[in-house]
Amino acid sequence: MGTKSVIDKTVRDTWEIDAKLNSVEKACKVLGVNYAASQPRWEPYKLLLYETGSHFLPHVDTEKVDGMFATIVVVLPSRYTGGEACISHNGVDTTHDCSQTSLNTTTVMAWYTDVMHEIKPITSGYRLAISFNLIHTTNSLRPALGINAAFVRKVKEVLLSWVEMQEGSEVLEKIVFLLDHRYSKANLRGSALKGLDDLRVSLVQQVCNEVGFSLGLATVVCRLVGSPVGEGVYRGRHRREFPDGKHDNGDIDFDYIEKRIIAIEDFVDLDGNAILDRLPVGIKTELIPLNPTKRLENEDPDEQEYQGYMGNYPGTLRRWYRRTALVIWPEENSYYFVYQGKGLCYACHTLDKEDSPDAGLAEWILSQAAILPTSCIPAVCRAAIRWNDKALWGRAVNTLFWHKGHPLLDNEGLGQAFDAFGFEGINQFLSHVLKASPRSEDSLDLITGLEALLRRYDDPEAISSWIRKQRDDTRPMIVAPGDSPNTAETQTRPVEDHSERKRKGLHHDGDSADVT
Ligand SMILES: O=C(O)CCC(=O)C(=O)O
Ligand SMILES: [Fe+2]
Repeated sequence: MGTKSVIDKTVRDTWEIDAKLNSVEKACKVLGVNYAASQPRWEPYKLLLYETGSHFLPHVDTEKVDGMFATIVVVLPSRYTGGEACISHNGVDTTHDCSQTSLNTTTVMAWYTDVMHEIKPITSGYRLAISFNLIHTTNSLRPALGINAAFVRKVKEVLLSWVEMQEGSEVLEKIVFLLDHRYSKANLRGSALKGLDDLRVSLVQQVCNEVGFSLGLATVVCRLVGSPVGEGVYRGRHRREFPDGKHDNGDIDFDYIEKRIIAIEDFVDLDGNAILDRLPVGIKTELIPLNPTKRLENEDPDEQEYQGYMGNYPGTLRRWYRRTALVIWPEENSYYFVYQGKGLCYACHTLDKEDSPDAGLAEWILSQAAILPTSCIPAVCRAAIRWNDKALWGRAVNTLFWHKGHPLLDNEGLGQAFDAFGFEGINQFLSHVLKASPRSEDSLDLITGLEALLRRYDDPEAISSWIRKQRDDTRPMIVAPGDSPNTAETQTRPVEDHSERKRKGLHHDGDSADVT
């Protein structure tokens, strides 16, 4: 019989922390300390009680004892707001805010002594924390941040040689690196990563930002299909299914595995924004480890399905293993596999976040605009305004301004362009767009809208004469002089113009070339 503690809350009803402080081992892992080599000892240093308004200004921790290399802070369950821990080193800043769950969770943080850290003011309640010194006790090399720096240097070397290889022919599009933990779809984002995964990804991210690589997360799904052996085979004469995690592995196993199928799903960026539902992957080249099923086969599957005995043969056993992976790729490869197809929405989303010009991305979106004009054209126009690039705005509107007879920019979008570039800056593009309209009644609607928008500008004469000219140019040839332009009806275009437009469909790329 084992021992079991019985908790009688009438006798003792308290929070408690085990004096063994298991978190030390975990903290060492996160810090990248070789626990066996360093055999670190910990000693309590201070109990800190912060009340509303309390804070701790940025500082590094002094080495209070010989061999001390890090601090561990245990934030005890206590209700407070504010009190974020801001940690910075080598130009990398991170903030940990544990206030939301502070009442009933214990948070453990650790940093090397030479890392700058700060506790922001508590805005309400109390924050109770104990700090510990972490001390190296053996003759092996003392743990230091330099070890992470060596990792960062190595990663940088690898990525830079990948860039060099890009110039060759057969190069990898991306690398898919299996992480230690499995994260649910809802937790597929950088901020949800734990332990070593978190450390590795944040170190790799530093290098990626520096050398122009992007990072994402995805779920690697390994499916094994084969014949079973085991007691369950003979007992299960009917189909049996084992929902997620609830199977009995001792009961049944593979006699032989016929197929190992790997798919990559739920590809997201580090903020958790969906990129693609399914990511094609070169199984033989892009995965690390190269053969993940070998590693997973000995572990418990996430799902298992067994058909049961089928007549004379034992039926098919299927197992699924799902693991989270870090996806790394050179930014310029984004066009080929991140943004393609359904990823075009994601490309527009990425463009919306670009404050500094990314001409390559804008050009690529324009080149694909016919696939998704309603997202692409407004996104490029918004970027052009942010980047103060009038020519890009002009090219975007002239690429594909009309979609199913509707202009792709609404009054708000047009108003923003007038504000950014002025009437004189963009009227030439709009004249061209109006000429390219598939139907003159749509042009007339747009002119009426523009007239209202332009009322706020200073040069009413120049504007009204431009408006007049646009109306005249749009006026149907057969309408008698003096007729109100707004009553102009469908018979609006010279016949040859219609046929020309039909041939070109809605693409006006050809037209746009001469307007710059
Ligand atoms: O309260 C904290 O989380 C940090 C305490 C600290 O930085 C220190 O004791 O040196
Ligand atoms: Fe400190």
